[in-house]
Parts: sequence; structure tokens; C-alpha cells
Amino acid sequence: MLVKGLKVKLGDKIILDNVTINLTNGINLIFGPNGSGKTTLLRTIIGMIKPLEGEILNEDKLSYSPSEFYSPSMKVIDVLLAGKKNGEYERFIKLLNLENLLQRDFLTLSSGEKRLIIIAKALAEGDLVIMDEPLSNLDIANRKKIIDVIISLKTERKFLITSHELDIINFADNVIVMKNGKVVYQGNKEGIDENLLSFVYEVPIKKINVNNYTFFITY
Ligand SMILES: Nc1ncnc2c1ncn2[C@@H]1O[C@H](COP(=O)(O)OP(=O)(O)OP(=O)(O)O)[C@@H](O)[C@H]1O
Repeated sequence: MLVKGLKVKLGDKIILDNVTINLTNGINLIFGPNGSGKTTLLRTIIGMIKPLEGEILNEDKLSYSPSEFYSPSMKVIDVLLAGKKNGEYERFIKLLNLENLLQRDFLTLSSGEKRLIIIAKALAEGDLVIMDEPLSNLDIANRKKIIDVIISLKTERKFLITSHELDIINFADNVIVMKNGKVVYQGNKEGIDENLLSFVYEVPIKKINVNNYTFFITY
């Protein structure tokens, strides 16, 4: 997918300003401060928001798991089947050990359980899986499980993911950094350093290495 020169205005404010991104195979990660335009970019890519300018060239079947979502009172299995996208949801329900939730009312699930179900649905439905904050509401074990599943699928799916969890940079093939509605960095993870992050978040950020993984900390 190629996103070229997107300009989005909501109310009287420019929210996306000349945003150009080129998705690679594997894991494309978008991060940036609260309000920098990440969700607006994903919503524009899936067609929920019409840009004032720019174009989106896409040949993949898209699926989307939003950061916030409506919780209907309906069986989990019917949530998975809704939209009739013929997803192979059984595979992902099994992979994430969610079989025991299928007959439950979606509305009564915990926030983490709901998150896992909508992730399973997105994994089942798209070739380009777009996930807004997939790790939010998840405990440390489920975060690892989702990251491991994404890594294991990255040769058969493309991912476009937003996250405030910078640890996930370690697994990204392409990193897009946003600030104030603009893309301020796009490229490989090796280009993400303390200077860039301190500029983007406007707090001093330090880099530490543990077991060959890179972590960014503020303390
Ligand atoms: N419908 C709207 N009308 C006016 N402003 C909006 C509207 N929707 C979003 N915004 C503004 O656009 C900016 C970008 O919002 P967006 O949700 O895309 O940011 P984000 O990077 O996903 O933030 P977060 O990390 O907090 O989820 C914010 O300042 C937000 O207040």
C-alpha cells in the first residue's frame, strides 16, 4: 500500500498534513504522542474519513481492529461472523486459546477478552491487518502472545499497527513516527534513537539494551 500526500481536516483543524507512507511486507509500526494523528491516519486508510487531498493505492484486503469499539450484546461467535467476510476465525480463536468465549455475550467479556476477540477477527479477515493499539487492555502475558502471533504471521499477512508500547519497535520491519499530524520519520528500526524520541515526545528518553533487545525509558 502507498499513501500519498494525505491532508485531513476535522472541524477547523488540519489533523494530517501531507502524510506519505509506503508500507513494506511484515510489520509496519506507527507511533507518536497522543493526538499526533495515528488513529485519524488509520481511519482515513480504511475509508472512514475522506481526505481533502492525497491518494491511497491499495491492492490488499483490509481488516481493522479499532482502539475503541462498540460492545454489542450478542454472542461472541456472531461478532466474529458479522460482516460475512468469510474469515478463518477458528484458526485464530484456537491460536489465542479463546474457544471457551465463543458462546458468551460479547458485552459481558472483560476489556482484555474483548480486545483478544477483535484481534482474532481482524487476523482472520484481512491480508493487510490494521490494528489500532492492539496491546491496550492486555496483561503482560497476552501482550507477548499477541506480539508472538503477529511475528509468526508476518510472512502471510502485512501489518499496520499503532502502539504506545515502544518495545514493539524490536519486531518492526518499517517504523513510521508521527508528530503534530506529520510523518517525522519513516524507515528501519535502527534509525530510532534517543534524540529522535526525545524530540518527538518532548521529554528526555534513554535507550537501554537487554538480551539484544532495545528498550526506551524515561527514568
Ligand atoms: N472529529 C474531530 N474533530 C476535531 N478534532 C478531531 C476529531 N477527531 C480527532 N480530532 C483531533 O485530531 C488529533 C489527532 O487525533 P488522533 O485520534 O488521530 O490521534 P492519535 O495519535 O491516535 O492519539 P492517541 O495516541 O491519543 O490515541 C487530536 O488532536 C484530536 O483531538
